[in-house]
Amino acid sequence: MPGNLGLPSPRRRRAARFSESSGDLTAHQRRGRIDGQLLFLALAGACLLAVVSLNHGRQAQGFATCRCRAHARDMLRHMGHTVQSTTLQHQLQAARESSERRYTLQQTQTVVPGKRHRKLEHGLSLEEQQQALQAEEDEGWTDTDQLEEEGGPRVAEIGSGEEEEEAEALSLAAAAQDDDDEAAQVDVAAVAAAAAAAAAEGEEEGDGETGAAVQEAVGAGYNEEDEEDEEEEELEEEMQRQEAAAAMEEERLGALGQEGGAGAGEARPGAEATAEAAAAAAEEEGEAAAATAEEEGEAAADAGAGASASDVPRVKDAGGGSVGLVVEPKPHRKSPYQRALEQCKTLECVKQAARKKRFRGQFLFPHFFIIGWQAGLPLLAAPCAAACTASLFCLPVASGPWAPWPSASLCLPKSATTSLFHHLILHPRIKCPSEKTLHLDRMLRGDLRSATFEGSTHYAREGQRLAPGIAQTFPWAKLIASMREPISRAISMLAHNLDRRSIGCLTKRHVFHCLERDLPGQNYSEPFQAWLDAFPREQIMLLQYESLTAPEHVASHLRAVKSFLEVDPELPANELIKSNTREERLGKKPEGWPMKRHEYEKLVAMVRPDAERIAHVVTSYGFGDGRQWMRNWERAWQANLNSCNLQDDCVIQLT
Ligand SMILES: Nc1ncnc2c1ncn2[C@@H]1O[C@H](COP(=O)(O)OS(=O)(=O)O)[C@@H](OP(=O)(O)O)[C@H]1O
Repeated sequence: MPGNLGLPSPRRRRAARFSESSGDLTAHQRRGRIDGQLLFLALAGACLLAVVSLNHGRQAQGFATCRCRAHARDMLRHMGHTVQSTTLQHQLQAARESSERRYTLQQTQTVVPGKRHRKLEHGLSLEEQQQALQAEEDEGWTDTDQLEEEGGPRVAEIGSGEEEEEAEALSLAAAAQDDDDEAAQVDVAAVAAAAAAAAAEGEEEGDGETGAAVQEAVGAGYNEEDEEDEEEEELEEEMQRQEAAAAMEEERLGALGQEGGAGAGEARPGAEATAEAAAAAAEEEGEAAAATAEEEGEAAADAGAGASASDVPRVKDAGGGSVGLVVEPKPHRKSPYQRALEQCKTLECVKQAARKKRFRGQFLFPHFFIIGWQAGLPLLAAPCAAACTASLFCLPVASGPWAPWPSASLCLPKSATTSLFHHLILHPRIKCPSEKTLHLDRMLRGDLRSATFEGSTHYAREGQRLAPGIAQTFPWAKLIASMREPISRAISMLAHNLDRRSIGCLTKRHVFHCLERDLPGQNYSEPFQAWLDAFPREQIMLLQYESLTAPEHVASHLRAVKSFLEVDPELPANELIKSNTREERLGKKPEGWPMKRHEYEKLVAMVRPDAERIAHVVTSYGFGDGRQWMRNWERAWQANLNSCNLQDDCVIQLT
């Protein structure tokens, strides 16, 4: 036999060895022991194989969560959470629970009905965010048509919820999806059967209509489309009721405010809340209850601010802060938006899906972008380039139609965006994109109640080319940009290439020459104007790095960012951990960069006009105080010039 050179097989050799060491056993016993050993070895091998293939499978499925996990672990350590649990999942959960507990404790119990437009404004007050938290457990619907009219999504979903990073569950990707669908159907069938039985027994658990409908469904067989239509209709009616209740309440409260003058104005939150309760009660308990609750509402208004939170029943805040009832959750139900999104294979489909109704608290996909200014690589040299569509975007390059999607580098620009990224991914309502990209399939396995985002090194500076297309494709998307004093940013980038990859201009030339070469091609104002032209102003947040990272401002900036993103502004914390720093890379505080005075002055002259333009944009578009913006950068330039000695040798420090 080929391969058998007359040598005993491994099995025989092992058997022979074994028989030598067990001379007094019978042949039968010996064979039994040998078989037992082999069985044990086979089992051990199988286990090993299973472990290896499981790991391999996870990697193959693109669960690039390691980076997120590592970030989260660092953050947790920094935040003082004990890293004891066996998996990061538990640690993350612990961190979230702990920060949510802290937040809940701080919560005032007052329910303040919001105005629809409030959610669109930047810098939502804590109270408004708390209101959204109050509504955390509620389920309801968001009218996306209305959203569009008002300029974009404004759904606030805050507070505790399911864990976002379901790494273990992710390994069951496709199966989970199928299970979901099956579960939904099984559930419907079970409910139908139970209701039919109840109806047959003449019980009055549900209303007659439901019972009849259910019986019909049972008789005719379950039809998912019918069910969806019914759901849509039900939803439509519910939303109309909510709108009507909201309008009535606004009217009534307006009248109360007029009657009560300034005093009643102050009492408005309590009165409104109670009046909301009245609306809810009216729906739930009939007109008699409504009358009572209305009286209570008026009494609260009369009593001024005296109406305490405990007096006020919890009121459900329908999407965008409108007043009224919400549709109660139905287990295993997916919103029309979610169902539509699940069918998507194209960007156009994602856009169309966004027109569908969604549960309150569900975010559109994707919710926001961190757009970067990193210089050095033209866009088409970015990792996603190979798969970029002609018009705009980087479509899937890895496994499956949506993974990764949209694809782009997450090396964010030299303006603390990595730190911001680390901060945001710990938020319970923000979904960590996998290593560099956003996965629609991953989002769909959740319930879309996490804000999804993507960061790119290059988008911002490619504004003229990218902004119109991205706005057309994701008109709802929010954008966050951060700008650092331009000379510092440029040096930071050059140093990154030098330290990390030993490439780039600094490997060959003096820093001044590199900057003299690079800076003219890098400006903030022109590309940023393109983003401003393409997106509604209220969907853009512009930060100044120097202000964002200043210890005295960091907390307020972080809160503003999260308010802008419509998530709880207090979570996960109010500190911005430093990430991706040169100091970390070098293991010591970096020295300054030597430069002649006239060289530095030349660079400042180069960047000043663009800095002034952007400062003007900051003021005129209401991003902040442009003069202060300019002062921050002027101060940095002056400090560097002050470092020059009599020989005009200066040491340039980065902001
Ligand atoms: N909290 C805080 N305070 C002060 N400075 C901070 C902070 N977080 C990040 N940084 C600095 O931001 C630089 C890195 O920016 P990015 O993460 O955007 O860079 S990258 O484009 O993604 O590579 C990098 O700058 P350099 O160290 O000068 O290179 C970081 O030190």
